Amino acid sequence: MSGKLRLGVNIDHVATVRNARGSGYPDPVRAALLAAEAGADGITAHLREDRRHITDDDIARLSTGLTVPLNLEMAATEEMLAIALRHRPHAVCIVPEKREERTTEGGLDAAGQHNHLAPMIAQLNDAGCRVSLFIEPDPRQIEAALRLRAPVVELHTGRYAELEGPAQAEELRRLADAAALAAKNGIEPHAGHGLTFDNVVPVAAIPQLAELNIGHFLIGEAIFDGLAPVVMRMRALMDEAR
Ligand SMILES: CC(=O)[C@@H](O)[C@H](O)COP(=O)(O)O
Ligand SMILES: NCC(=O)COP(=O)(O)O
Repeated sequence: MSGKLRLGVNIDHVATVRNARGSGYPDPVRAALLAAEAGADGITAHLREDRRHITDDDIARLSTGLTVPLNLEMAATEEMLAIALRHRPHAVCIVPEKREERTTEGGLDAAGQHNHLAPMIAQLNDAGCRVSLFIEPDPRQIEAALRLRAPVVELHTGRYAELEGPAQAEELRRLADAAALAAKNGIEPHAGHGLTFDNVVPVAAIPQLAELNIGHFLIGEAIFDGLAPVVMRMRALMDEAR
């Protein structure tokens, strides 16, 4: 029997709706509290350099107002490092970011950015933030995370979510192999991006995974069924997979 698989709810796209009109609603912090009440084990928020959704004020309020841990997603920049060191969230996940992207398109090249990442990770570790690297399910990237002393990796499931049939099954095997390799090396594996009710169960069944971060689909479904029910249903699907 595998250990409990935590659900991190990403509330970025509550802020997308709010920012569409520059109003104060819907409030991402209110969504975070509702998600936590409904069973979320943590909240993830991505402060992008262009602030297209989550803002600095959202991070300030999330840093003090949550009932569950905050996982701050950020690019590996000095600006974001300073913000993370100021708020010292429970966790920081370093993600790749391109201004022109509509959403995250792949994993961080931890192997190719070692010298840039190492001092940032050391400062975040020293500040007590649990550092995660958002990477492809690639042994080379996991070895890089080990060299960088990152205690967590989050495996990018976007390709798995987009594929179908044998190609999706192959990507699932890559994810399972990567999770096993990370765990074997003392790195806690997480996964996320593009997960839905329809595709989450095979990922949740990977025994070494400790956390799934899921957002866009849940916020979309919440428009129809409400946030608490969709969080509870995702929680139930994850539990059934174990
Ligand atoms: C890293 C990742 O997959 C997501 O957590 C990220 O937040 C996606 O970016 P958007 O939320 O802007 O789509
Ligand atoms: N790191 C993945 C995440 O936080 C949520 O990704 P998505 O479910 O919004 O695609």
